[in-house]
Amino acid sequence: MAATMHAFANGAELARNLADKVAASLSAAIDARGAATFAVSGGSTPKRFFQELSARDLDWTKVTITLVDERFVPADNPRSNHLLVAENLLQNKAKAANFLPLYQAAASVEDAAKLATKATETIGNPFDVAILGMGGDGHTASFFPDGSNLKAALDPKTPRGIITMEADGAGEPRLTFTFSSLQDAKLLVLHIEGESKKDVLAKAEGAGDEAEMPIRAILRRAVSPVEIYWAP
Ligand SMILES: O=C1O[C@H](COP(=O)(O)O)[C@@H](O)[C@H](O)[C@H]1O
Repeated sequence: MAATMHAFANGAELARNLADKVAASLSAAIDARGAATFAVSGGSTPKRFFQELSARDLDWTKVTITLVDERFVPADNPRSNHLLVAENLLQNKAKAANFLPLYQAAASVEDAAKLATKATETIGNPFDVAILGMGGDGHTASFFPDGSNLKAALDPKTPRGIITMEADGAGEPRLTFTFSSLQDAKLLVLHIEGESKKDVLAKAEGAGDEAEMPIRAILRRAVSPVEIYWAP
């Protein structure tokens, strides 16, 4: 499915426009079904967008938020994506939203993946909104080049749910929704900022293996159109 580029003058303008778009999609889902589901990414990019969205006026009590991916660390760890969401999105009006974490205090990351799959099985069939990020190595979610479970994570036949991932570039073991869970979100956004990420995107849009730049799986095979939000 084709991707559409939405380019903005700066990060603040991007955050406002993306918050408008996401708030409208969540509100439309609430009007249609009485509930909305929303998967967000971590990392450094989404902070300003989260802060902007948290002040938007919608019935947050009807919104369930989860993470596209998470590090296998508890929520008080500075590298936790949950912590980023708690401090920046689950604030203001969005405090009323329901949050489903991926991290589970299990003996192993594999056990945590099973528990997280169970905990999220009623949402995301498909997600109303999924916001993806992209690392400088072309990873998205926790689909890392050379990731231990990359083949399974990107296989469209792997069911919806959470899978584990370990990779040199990942730091801790990871928990990530599979490709099949994310690629059909009703609003599927790739949020990137900076000239270097634009260069990475241009490379990913060229020829080459998905395994080298896993964002290619989304750009090439997602059934939903990919809305790219970019600012310098
Ligand atoms: O590891 C991660 O990185 C990506 C990109 O993060 P950024 O800091 O370059 O914006 C992010 O999308 C993902 O959720 C996160 O776990």
